[in-house]
Amino acid sequence: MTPLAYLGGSFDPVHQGHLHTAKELLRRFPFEHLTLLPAARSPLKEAGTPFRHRLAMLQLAIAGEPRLAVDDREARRPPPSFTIDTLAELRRESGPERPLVFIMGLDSLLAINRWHRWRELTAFAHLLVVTRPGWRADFVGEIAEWLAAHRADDPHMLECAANGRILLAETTPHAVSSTAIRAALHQGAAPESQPLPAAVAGYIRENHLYGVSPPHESRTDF
Ligand SMILES: Nc1ncnc2c1ncn2[C@@H]1O[C@H](COP(=O)(O)OP(=O)(O)OP(=O)(O)O)[C@@H](O)[C@H]1O
Ligand SMILES: O=C(O)c1ccc[n+]([C@@H]2O[C@H](COP(=O)([O-])O)[C@@H](O)[C@H]2O)c1
Repeated sequence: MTPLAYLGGSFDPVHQGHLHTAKELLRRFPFEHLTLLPAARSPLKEAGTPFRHRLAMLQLAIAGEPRLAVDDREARRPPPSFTIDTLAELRRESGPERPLVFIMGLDSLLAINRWHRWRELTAFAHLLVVTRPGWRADFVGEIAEWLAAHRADDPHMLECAANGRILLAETTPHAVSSTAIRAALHQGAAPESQPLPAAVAGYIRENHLYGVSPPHESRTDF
């Protein structure tokens, strides 16, 4: 059965690292679609930007990408957005047999033992972990043990069962982060100079997000 694939994140803002990685996974894995799942409030990170703006940027980012989708379900539950609750909900909706795949960067896996009910995540979905420049796959302690019990190397394992496997994929590295983009914008960089889809850069400019000031009015009175 074709797996349903989800990439969760704060997306504050969505950037080319997310999008290039998502498209690469669509080429390499047996997914028909890949759904971006914005957190209303990630349990370990305070997104400074209201959900409606982060969602609007995601919708602009996937326009014209028929295999990418956005699911705003986490805004319909009280925060924080625990992934285990989302996966339990998706499992209820998709039935016991459909493979579910939750995608995350290596930085997320290295801190997974801080997540709510983290050991139970594999009871609802597979985890697919992608390369993140600056992070090495050095696991220790309880994460190493948990990974050893669930690790799969063959991508077809994601289709053979509904959940339970953790796959580390060597994906093309993209040294891009929302933090770096926000910092550059606050320091006066143009949104168009950042690794963002053009429509997202335009949205940031129009809505003066991340300290981006409105375009100068053209003066005709002098
Ligand atoms: N450049 C990237 N390459 C691979 N994975 C990424 C990249 N950027 C983000 N991710 C992964 O996508 C998921 C959502 O990321 P998120 O929306 O928090 O973006 P971020 O760039 O990590 O944000 P921030 O810099 O604010 O922490 C996380 O699992 C993260 O590891
Ligand atoms: O469930 C948790 O406890 C949990 C803790 C940290 C992060 N997450 C999820 O991981 C995804 C990436 O989060 P973040 O903070 O890196 O943007 C996003 O979907 C979060 O809801 C989930």
